[in-house]
Amino acid sequence: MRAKALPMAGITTATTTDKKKVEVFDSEEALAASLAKYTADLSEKFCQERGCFTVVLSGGSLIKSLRKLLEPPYIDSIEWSKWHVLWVDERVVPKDHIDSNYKLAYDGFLAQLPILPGNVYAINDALSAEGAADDYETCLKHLVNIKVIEASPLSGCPKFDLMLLGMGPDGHVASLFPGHHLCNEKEKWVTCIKDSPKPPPERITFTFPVINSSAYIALVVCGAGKADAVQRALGKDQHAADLLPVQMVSPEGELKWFLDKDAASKL
Ligand SMILES: O=C(O)[C@H](O)[C@@H](O)[C@H](O)[C@H](O)COP(=O)(O)O
Repeated sequence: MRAKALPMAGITTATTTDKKKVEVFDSEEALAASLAKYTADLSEKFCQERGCFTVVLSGGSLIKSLRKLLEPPYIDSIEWSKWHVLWVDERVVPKDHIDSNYKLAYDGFLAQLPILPGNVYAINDALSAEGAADDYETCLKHLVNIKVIEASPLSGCPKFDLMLLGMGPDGHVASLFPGHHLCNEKEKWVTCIKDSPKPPPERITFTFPVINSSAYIALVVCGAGKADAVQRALGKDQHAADLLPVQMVSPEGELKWFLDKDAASKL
């Protein structure tokens, strides 16, 4: 698998292998435009192939980077009624709390789209962290049983069509933080953390077996504050020891990095 450089409009650099692609954009604006096209193309592919499209959201700046989907041509062309929306992680707070990833996505994205309310799967905010994680795992099992979510023939885990991940400056993804034992969880699909270094401390999160069963993962990373972690993950000096969580992202399908030039400045 040799990496090759691809010249593309509005993109400073693009490298690709069979399963891993990296694109660096001159601006977050150009990144958002490309992310919208990527998502829309996958939506069309999966709606045609499976009759539905399962999309997993993160919290953080990702939601703003999805804004171009709210504009023509995508707002009118995407088959929104076939979308099923879930969260890779959620903070254990009420759904109308300022820290809620559901609220962030609803206010900034979902409220403006004709996605069926029954196809939006928020965590149960009436439960404890453990209860909410178990309840969300039960929800995933149900969606796999009724074939809304595919099952991975390799891992037996849910195989989401598209997972949209952000990354923290420390290299965390979802609520899986560097050095935390939850990064090595192999049995559970969904688990909880009560000592998250990024506030708020209580969260639920998908585990790596589920994340890495995905058909497509987009890793969306902007800003100079992320440059060190990006360098560790994609730079020349790779060490197998002490992997950052972002380095443990390795889906069955395709992984595509969307970087702005500040995030890529140390590559
Ligand atoms: O709930 C969360 O905190 C997230 O899901 C988290 O994993 C986020 O995606 C990263 O921290 C990046 O966030 P930013 O893009 O805002 O830096």
